[in-house]
Amino acid sequence: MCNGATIRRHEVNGEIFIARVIHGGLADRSGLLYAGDRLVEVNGLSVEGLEPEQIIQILARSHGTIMFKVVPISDRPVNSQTTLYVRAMADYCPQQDPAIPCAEAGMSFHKGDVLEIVDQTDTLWWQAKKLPSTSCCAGLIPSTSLLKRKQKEFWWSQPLQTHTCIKTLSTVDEEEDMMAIDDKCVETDEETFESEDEFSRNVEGIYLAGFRRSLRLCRKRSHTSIHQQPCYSHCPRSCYSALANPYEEVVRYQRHPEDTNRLIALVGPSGVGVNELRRRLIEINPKAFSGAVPHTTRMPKMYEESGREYHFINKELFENMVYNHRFVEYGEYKGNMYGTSVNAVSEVLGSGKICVIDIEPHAIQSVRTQKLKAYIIFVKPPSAARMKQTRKNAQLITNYYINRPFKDEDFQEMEDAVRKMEHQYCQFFDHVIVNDRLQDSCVQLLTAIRRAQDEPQWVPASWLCPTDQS
Ligand SMILES: Nc1ncnc2c1ncn2[C@@H]1O[C@H](COP(=O)(O)OP(=O)(O)OP(=O)(O)O)[C@@H](O)[C@H]1O
Repeated sequence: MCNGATIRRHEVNGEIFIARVIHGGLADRSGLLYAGDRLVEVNGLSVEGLEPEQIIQILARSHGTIMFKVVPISDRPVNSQTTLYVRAMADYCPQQDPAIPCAEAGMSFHKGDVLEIVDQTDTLWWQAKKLPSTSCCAGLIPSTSLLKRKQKEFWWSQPLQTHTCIKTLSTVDEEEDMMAIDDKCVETDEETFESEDEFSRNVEGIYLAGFRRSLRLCRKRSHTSIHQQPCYSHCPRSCYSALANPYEEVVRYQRHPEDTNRLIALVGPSGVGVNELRRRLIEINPKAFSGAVPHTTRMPKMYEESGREYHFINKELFENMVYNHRFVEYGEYKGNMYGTSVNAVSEVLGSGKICVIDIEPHAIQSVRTQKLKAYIIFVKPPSAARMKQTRKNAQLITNYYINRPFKDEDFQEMEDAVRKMEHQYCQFFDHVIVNDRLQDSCVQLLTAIRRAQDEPQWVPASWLCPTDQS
């Protein structure tokens, strides 16, 4: 009965009851029907002995005014619930759920949608609105415990497969990459990419930290070395955590002008242009934006200063920092460790600047913390045809060549990587930029960053909880 209420049949005596009144629906607004009322007649017809489906057919055939005769429930529940806001960590479609009491009363949602839960009286079926909402009428959604159960059932019904964490351009097979050698490409070795590292150059006395090739190459390799483990053990807070927590409680957060800025974390497939965007942003206003100085275990070069290009530390200290979860992300390249620490990010934020870093998607959860309050911007490529047009002079950094022109396969691989990233992590993206024309993307990035700092945003409720030590 989806015109604002659902009905159920008492298992023992067969009587028909109002199971729930849909928040904001016709029945709710009339103020005459309540969950628990006993239905006696519809349009003068007794419902005794009828199945709920038969009653629904009577209603479907009715036109104009519908008359209900009900025996009101003796103790009407007082609605003392407070509204709860959550972000969905999973998709839900009522039309594909045979267990929903009334599919038409259900509400579909996708990962990342913010839902206003208006009624949690039923332990299995909650009522919610999707925000921003234009409808006054709520829809049925599974409660946390029910959705968890559904997710687990679905998970177990899938053939066992080791989840391959996102493969990006960076993981092109060595052999394949060698075959595709272009004469103009420069083969990388430690010396070439360190000495020709234009990304770490000094802009008006300000060093662009965190752009060095060694660091970026180590991140590419980290896919194949450190991180290629089954998804459920490797990404416990992404896919597997949706099973544990299908709804994340969120609150509206407006940064106070005196609070530290929120960290801006760019995520995107390798080669899409996150470093180009980041570099341009910092060059536009180095007083406002900065990267974080990474740590490394490699020896400093003559011209390098600890704390400027890198924090140079020994392997033991690095391992200790890993052990104590002090890195946002880290990896190994040519026998040396590289990483971006939480402290390096905090230092930039503490100086009053906006820290802009780029991270691999599996590191998203390490920056979604009370301390860093990261605003995640997903950078995705335009269509392959547009990529071909706009990236004519662009160059890729791969594991083996520092400057290789893009090939058609690169665009295809980028699209595949985007699909996987969106599938696994889209619920964490606060904003998405399609990096088509560079100028436009820079403007979009600046606007998004300004909004992240100055306008109210939905953030995890745990960030504002005083007891959370994260
Ligand atoms: N919108 C754009 N139009 C044209 N060229 C672009 C655009 N964005 C980036 N590029 C170019 O594409 C190439 C790759 O960009 P960039 O190095 O920023 O990629 P990335 O996403 O940081 O990946 P990686 O970390 O693997 O290098 C560079 O030559 C860059 O100048």
